[in-house]
Amino acid sequence: MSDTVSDTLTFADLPETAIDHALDLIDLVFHDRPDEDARERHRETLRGCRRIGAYDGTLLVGVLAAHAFSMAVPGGELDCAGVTFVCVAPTHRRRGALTGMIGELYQGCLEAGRPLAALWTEEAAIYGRFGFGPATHGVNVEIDTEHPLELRIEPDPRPLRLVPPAEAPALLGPYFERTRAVRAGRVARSTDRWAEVWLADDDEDDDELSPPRIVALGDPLAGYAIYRTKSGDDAGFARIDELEADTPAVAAALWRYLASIDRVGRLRAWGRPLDDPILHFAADRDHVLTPSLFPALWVRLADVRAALLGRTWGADLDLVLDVRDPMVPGNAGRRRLTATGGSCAYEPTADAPDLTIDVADLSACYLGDSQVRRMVRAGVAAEHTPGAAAALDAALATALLPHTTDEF
Ligand SMILES: CC(=O)SCCNC(=O)CCNC(=O)[C@H](O)C(C)(C)COP(=O)(O)OP(=O)(O)OC[C@H]1O[C@@H](n2cnc3c(N)ncnc32)[C@H](O)[C@@H]1OP(=O)(O)O
Repeated sequence: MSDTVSDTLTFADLPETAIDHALDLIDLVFHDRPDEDARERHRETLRGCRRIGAYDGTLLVGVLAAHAFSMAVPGGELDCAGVTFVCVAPTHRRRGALTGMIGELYQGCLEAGRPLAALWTEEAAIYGRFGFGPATHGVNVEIDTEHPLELRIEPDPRPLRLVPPAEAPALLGPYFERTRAVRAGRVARSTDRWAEVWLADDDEDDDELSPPRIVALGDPLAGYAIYRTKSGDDAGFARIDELEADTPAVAAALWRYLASIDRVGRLRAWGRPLDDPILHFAADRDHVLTPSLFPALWVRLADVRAALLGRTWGADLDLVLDVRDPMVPGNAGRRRLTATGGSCAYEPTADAPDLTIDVADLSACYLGDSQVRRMVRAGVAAEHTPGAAAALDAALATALLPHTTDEF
């Protein structure tokens, strides 16, 4: 078994023959009773993942799986471990099973040259200690569509058309792929992912929702929305799963269409980017409610140097960073970060640091979402040279905020 030992627990790659065993543990921990179709989907997902098991003797007591994703970072793409299906048997909590599995994961990331790890979690308390920081945010948007949606700009007048889901991956796939160049944090979608996650006939969370509807504008495609509808006793609602547009006018045409669907009284969009133009071009901002804002994708720079070298930089920079990273010692310590002409160097130095920052906070800022200055103002990062945090923020900033709704 493994080299890593915690108390009486050991950690090792989980073989394909143990996937059903892992699924039993996952169902137990998540209080789930999946039907055979769902179980087969989970089996298939786990087959494609790196799988780590925590063992008490020969007993499997913990599972952590990781997709091998390609993630958009500013100006580039990096390999990323998409962490999922994390669970520990109720009999073995708080004995370091998760800590040990994450340690194995990071070791594997370093060995495989995979600079990033990422995950979605509903429990923010869990992952900060492992160096993850919230690197994108989402805002929920709700519009009462009993009243017409007034806009401050003219919607694109070109006709809208409905696209059959079967044709959607070929049409939307290349378009979505292009959005990844300006929206860091998005993972590349395979045809299977389109089919199983975005265009599945049944919605995973709500079986009363309609199949996905796709509305598109422009030829070549200039924007689209994927949505589902549900009728109710009063008014039904439409849920926007994705809306992408080349221009504000195209976005306005799509929002206007969605807000005028008959027999729908409410429009709900989950996890929109904080710089969504609807928040500015709606004539009555009170009509466009934003009931909640939440951390979406959590990112961890598993290899800080490779991650910094793998993105482009918005401004020139020369400062000494002192990174705190108790879990991955190779990331910790002082390096001079020099950015020129969009690329950077990151080399060890004995010079005094300009900034001291935890790897979790650096990870939160890495895609251009959070700001180092805010970390300094919150007292969780230390600025030793005035202006260092602002300089790093300027170099990390991107034209559009990072954004993703690809949960995994
Ligand atoms: C990406 C995803 O899949 S998100 C879904 C995560 N999975 C779940 O929520 C399933 C239910 N929960 C579990 O299976 C387990 O409780 C886990 C996986 C969350 C934690 O596993 P454990 O093996 O107990 O964690 P471990 O012993 O390594 O704890 C590490 C530290 O995290 C802390 N921690 C663990 N779980 C939590 C929690 N839910 N909230 C706050 N802190 C936590 C522990 O207190 C510990 O810190 P300490 O050593 O300072 O006390």
